[in-house]
Amino acid sequence: MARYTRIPGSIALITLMNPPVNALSAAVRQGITDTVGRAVSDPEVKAVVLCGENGKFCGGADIREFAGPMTGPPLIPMIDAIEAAEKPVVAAIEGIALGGGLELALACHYRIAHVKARLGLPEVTLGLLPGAGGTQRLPRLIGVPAALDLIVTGRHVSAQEALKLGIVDQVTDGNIQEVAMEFAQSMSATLNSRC
Ligand SMILES: CCC/C=C/C(=O)SCCNC(=O)CCNC(=O)[C@H](O)C(C)(C)COP(=O)([O-])OP(=O)([O-])OC[C@H]1O[C@@H](n2cnc3c(N)ncnc32)[C@H](O)[C@@H]1OP(=O)([O-])[O-]
Repeated sequence: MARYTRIPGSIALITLMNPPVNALSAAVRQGITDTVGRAVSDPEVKAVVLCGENGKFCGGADIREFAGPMTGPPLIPMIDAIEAAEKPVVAAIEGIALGGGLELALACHYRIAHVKARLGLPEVTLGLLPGAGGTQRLPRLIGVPAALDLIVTGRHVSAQEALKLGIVDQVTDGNIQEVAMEFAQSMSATLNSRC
């Protein structure tokens, strides 16, 4: 599932909750769909921060659900709805953003990573390709050669390498949620002053 918190001011904080790695189970996909919809339709909310509980952004698809039939909202429309949101969505990446978790972050409009975070598209190690926009969004962001390297090797990169490659916009050693909310607040103030 996903928790929705209205932060005083104009920010909605959406927290993925699915221990141990906040994988994108049916309940989490439903939670993200519902909370993003709620944030977008609330006129008081000007920007959204997406994070994961317990120091982990998201470990990707929930491998515990691979054996059963697909239930819950599909991943791709859920991720596309974030990209299409008319309010800025900031990914606060702590711990890991892997597979569908990185694809989720790639659909956000700004990515801040904690200095100890690791990011990657390990689908190839499971015999899969990134199927939720990673093969489009990553090359657009960092170029085809660098994206292909990550997609065909499945290797994880550090936050610093992700910053150098252009996968994330900012790296912090501070409290990731506070840094992301502060950034979202300033982004919404700038946007408001121009509208
Ligand atoms: C259409 C597109 C579809 C998308 C596809 C994808 O996203 S494919 C990409 C899918 N993602 C991946 O391929 C990521 C695969 N995972 C990893 O690379 C590593 O587990 C880690 C780096 C996340 C953590 O390393 P670490 O050495 O710190 O810890 P650890 O390894 O000991 O694991 C701790 C616990 O977490 C559990 N668990 C882990 N991942 C998942 C998951 N996705 N789900 C559920 N559970 C997961 C693991 O079973 C274990 O549980 P236990 O036994 O304690 O009950």
